[in-house]
Amino acid sequence: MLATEPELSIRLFSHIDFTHGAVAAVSGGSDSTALLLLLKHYLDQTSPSAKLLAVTVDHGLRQASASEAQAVAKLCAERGIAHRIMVWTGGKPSTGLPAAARVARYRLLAEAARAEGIGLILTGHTSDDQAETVLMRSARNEGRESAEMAGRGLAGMAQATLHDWSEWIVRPLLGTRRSALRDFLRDQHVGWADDPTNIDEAFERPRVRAALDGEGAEHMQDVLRLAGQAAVERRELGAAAADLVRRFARQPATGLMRLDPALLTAHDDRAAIYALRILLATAGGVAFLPDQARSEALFDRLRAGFLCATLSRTVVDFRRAGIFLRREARGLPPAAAAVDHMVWDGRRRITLRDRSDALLIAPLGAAAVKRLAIDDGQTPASLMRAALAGEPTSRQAFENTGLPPREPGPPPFAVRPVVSPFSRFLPSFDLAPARAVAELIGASPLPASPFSGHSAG
Ligand SMILES: Nc1ncnc2c1ncn2[C@@H]1O[C@H](COP(=O)(O)OP(=O)(O)OP(=O)(O)O)[C@@H](O)[C@H]1O
Repeated sequence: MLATEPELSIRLFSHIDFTHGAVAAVSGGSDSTALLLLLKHYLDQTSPSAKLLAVTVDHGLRQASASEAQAVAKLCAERGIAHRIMVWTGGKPSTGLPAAARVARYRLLAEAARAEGIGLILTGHTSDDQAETVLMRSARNEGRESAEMAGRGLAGMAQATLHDWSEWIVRPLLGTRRSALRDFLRDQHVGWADDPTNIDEAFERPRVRAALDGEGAEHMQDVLRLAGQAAVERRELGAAAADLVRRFARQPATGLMRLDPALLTAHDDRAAIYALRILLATAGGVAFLPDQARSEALFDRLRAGFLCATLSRTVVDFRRAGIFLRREARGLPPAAAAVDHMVWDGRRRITLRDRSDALLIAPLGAAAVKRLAIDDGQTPASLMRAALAGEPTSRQAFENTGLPPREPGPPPFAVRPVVSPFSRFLPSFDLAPARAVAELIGASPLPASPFSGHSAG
């Protein structure tokens, strides 16, 4: 190990809780290979009984991918590290391949972690990756509203991101330069694979990487400093939005949110609009927050008085009794076979209780709720019914087939709301609003922070 290595690995890993082990995501590139060796050294020194599993995803997209995965397997065997190769099988999309590969990669990493009872995945993203990400996002955002940009996109990658509301992805090398990791590997006489797409300037990231290299270290420091400021702003905005959600939002009935009109004059318009965007995406089951400009326009119209409008698949109904949000009736999923752990309509996690049944999941529908006697004395019953009509219910796939109907008993599945904009990836910047909305709608609580004695922010 390098002379400076003990201090380095303590600096990199001592704030992370390894009680339940870790998966190291190792592509075989320099950064993740260095991550693996540094982590192994750290765990050997501090917690030798902690479980460590290296996982390589073979996307099957390049000729060399299988042999690169084998090279990682060999290194792991030499170092006494458990290793698993996960192969991305099945159809690959013809457009949006990098994004699909990324989603598949995290799904497979999570699957490998879960199989070992591990809830922590470490990746080798470096400060170079961070600067590239921030520059790519800022190029994409050029000309868009600046406060939004400074508040969110420019924050770059978070130190930790919760995947599927379940596993933490932690990036311990975000503050470390790629060149330092390569120096470390050279010193150790350990080689790595160079992915040819990393230098293929037909792609955006390699172009940005080449441009950054040309600008020198100072420019990179400036970019990282801006990202750090944006991350602080994003966390502050999220904390303020969370506070507003707790003060002004309620859930009077399943699928129906009520906002106190006092939210419109809460003296923090930025946070109120941010809270509104998160709630709209959640009510509508949409993974992305609605557009900033359209959300601001809606906020202004709400200030002007009563209205009924739709944004982000959500009906916003402002009447005397308050501002109500619910999933619009249009575009609800048609009846389809239930799959355990599926997220239905982007809003509801379905857990099957009885897997032997062939179940169909479908919206309850307006007819089924028509005669329901629901009244809380405050909320208009018509709104409660409209919201309930968009909730999932089950039918047996063999209904009308002459087979005996299911025995009466508990429902064959459990339904749990999810915080749609954060249910796939929750960056640690957004933990406060995610937690507040989870409490509001009755989503599962967040798992414990991956950082020992620190907040995950
Ligand atoms: N095929 C893969 N298998 C396992 N982990 C991967 C794979 N591809 C990427 N990762 C993880 O994601 C991180 C960032 O990915 P990215 O595509 O930026 O890196 P890379 O150039 O493929 O590899 P490296 O960062 O190791 O040089 C990697 O450091 C690694 O932890």
